[in-house]
Amino acid sequence: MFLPSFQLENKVAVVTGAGRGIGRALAIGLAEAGAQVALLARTEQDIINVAREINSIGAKAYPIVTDVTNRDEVNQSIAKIIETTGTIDILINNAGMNIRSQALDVTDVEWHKIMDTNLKSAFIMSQEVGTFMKKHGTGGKIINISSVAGHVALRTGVVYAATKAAMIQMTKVLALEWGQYGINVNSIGPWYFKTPLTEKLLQDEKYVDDILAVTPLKRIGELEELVGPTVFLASAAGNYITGQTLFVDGGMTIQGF
Ligand SMILES: NC(=O)C1=CN([C@@H]2O[C@H](COP(=O)(O)OP(=O)(O)OC[C@H]3O[C@@H](n4cnc5c(N)ncnc54)[C@H](O)[C@@H]3O)[C@@H](O)[C@H]2O)C=CC1
Ligand SMILES: C[C@H](O)[C@@H]1OC(=O)[C@H](O)[C@@H]1O
Repeated sequence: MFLPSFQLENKVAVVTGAGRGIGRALAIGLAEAGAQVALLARTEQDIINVAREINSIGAKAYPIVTDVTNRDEVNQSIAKIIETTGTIDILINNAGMNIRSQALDVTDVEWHKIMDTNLKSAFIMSQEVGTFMKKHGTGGKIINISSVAGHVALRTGVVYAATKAAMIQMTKVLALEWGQYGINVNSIGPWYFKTPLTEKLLQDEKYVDDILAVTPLKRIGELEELVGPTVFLASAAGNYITGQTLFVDGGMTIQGF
């Protein structure tokens, strides 16, 4: 038999920024594939709502209010997950934000806010979960939600782009260091998807025309089109893939002229 399993039965996944947008879609998709899902975000009602959606399909969910830029809160939440479920098999570093401004206008406060939310959170979550996975000896899957902005130049902010490029490189180095522990570290690089982060931008017809002009598939992605690649990398089907970034972008990053 050659077809590996895409199922996540008996796996425990942790999703950061799981209260809305891509994180909510990934959390529900992982649950639909059989995983129990811990939902980390600062917005309590959002993650309670997502937990209810997951429970409604017969799966288990654990909403845990966490500021994932805060190491103490991360440690407390990870301890709670392990105490409740006994393990962590999958980590999705999804939490992120952007302040779209020209480079000359970026303030120190904005720099630290974007760097902490997008990059520091992924690193400290990976460190704490990676420590458990190494000690527990059962390996695991870490998936970083980067962006095409980390691979090609966009007009949506230099600091955001730097965090996403750093995530792509962090993915490679963690994969190199942790492969010996059976931990796969990969990244998903989305182009535009309709979420609260991009809602206003995607209401501007001219902006959407500009997006489609550089998108070979000539459409904005649907959230389920991110869930499939993520479940693939989180499942046994992705067992021999590590250090990679899978751009889910309608072909945008291959667009030349
Ligand atoms: N929507 C898009 O078109 C694209 C999004 N991405 C990336 O996908 C990820 C998710 O983006 P969206 O769902 O669009 O954003 P969103 O703004 O809809 O959701 C972001 C989530 O992260 C949470 N979050 C923010 N700071 C946090 C913190 N300190 N602690 C815990 N949770 C925190 C928010 O509460 C929210 O639940 C981000 O990393 C973003 O950079 C990448 C490419 C395209
Ligand atoms: C594709 C980018 O990641 C996208 O650009 C933005 O303006 C948003 O911040 C999204 O993340």
